[in-house]
Amino acid sequence: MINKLINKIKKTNAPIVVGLDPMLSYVPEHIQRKSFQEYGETLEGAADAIWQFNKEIIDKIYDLIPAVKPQIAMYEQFGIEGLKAYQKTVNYCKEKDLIVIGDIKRGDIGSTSEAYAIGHLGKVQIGSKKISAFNEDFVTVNPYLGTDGIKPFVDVCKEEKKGLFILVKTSNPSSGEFQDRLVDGRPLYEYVGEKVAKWGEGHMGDSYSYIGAVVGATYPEIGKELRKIMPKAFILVPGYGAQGGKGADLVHYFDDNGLGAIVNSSRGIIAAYKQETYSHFGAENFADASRQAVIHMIKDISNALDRC
Ligand SMILES: O=c1ccn([C@@H]2O[C@H](COP(=O)(O)O)[C@@H](O)[C@H]2O)c(=O)[nH]1
Repeated sequence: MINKLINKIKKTNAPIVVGLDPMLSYVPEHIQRKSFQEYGETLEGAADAIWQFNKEIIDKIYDLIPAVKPQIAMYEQFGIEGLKAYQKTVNYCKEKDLIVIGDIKRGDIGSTSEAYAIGHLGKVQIGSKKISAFNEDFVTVNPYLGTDGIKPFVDVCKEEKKGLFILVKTSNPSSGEFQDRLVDGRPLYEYVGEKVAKWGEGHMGDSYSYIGAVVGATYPEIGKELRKIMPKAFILVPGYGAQGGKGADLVHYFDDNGLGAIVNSSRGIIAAYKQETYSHFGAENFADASRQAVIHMIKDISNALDRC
């Protein structure tokens, strides 16, 4: 899957991933109204509204991008109905030949991690059959529990030819509380980066490992260091746009060929119609605003990469 991701990035010339993080407040009135007419102001109604919203955006942007990153929390808030919308979104994106990165941030003791890995990336044994459940291509994983929490994910990825992005340095303001703590004089994120590089050895695609890392766009100096520590780890870079990251900050996350990283924007794309720059599209044409925001993001990142 890492080779497919890289090939799709080359084909689209867009090292970007669109985050499908649909809060109900981003869904235009006309869509909410229709879903509520059919299902009422219920969890089912909300789940239908976010699914219709996602579908319209995907239809407008799938030809421009290699990948999407649905954030499972945005769906889980609507319970089972939300998870059904998550599943529909994953399936629909795969029909459109998009790579799906499930932002699930799981990780637990070994036996529990194994169940997460099977449910999201692998196949669950039911009697004589093996059946895929969520079936994303990559997932995000939290390394806090150490090697035995990660290994089941790596094993399933090897079997299914899928991949991981392991949290190394997150984009949020408090990420330094633990991640930057000095251990024997070096920040903790460096140790995690070294571990990710180690976990990825022996799990290589053609040029990058399918065991990748998450490094936030909001700490570009740290991104530069981590690129050196994990030369073969593909980096998922959240924090662009709504959290302040810009193309110019991100050049050191990439290799000399402009590969090695994929930058995420969620609110900046899916809620673009609410921003002043794109407000002329109006709520009816929200998906056209998203398309325009994708085009701007691709230009911003490729201009930055061309300049270096
Ligand atoms: O360090 C991290 C890890 C994950 N995320 C997730 O990415 C998106 C960002 O959304 P924006 O709207 O583009 O800010 C969201 O799903 C986060 O949970 C992150 O931001 N930082």
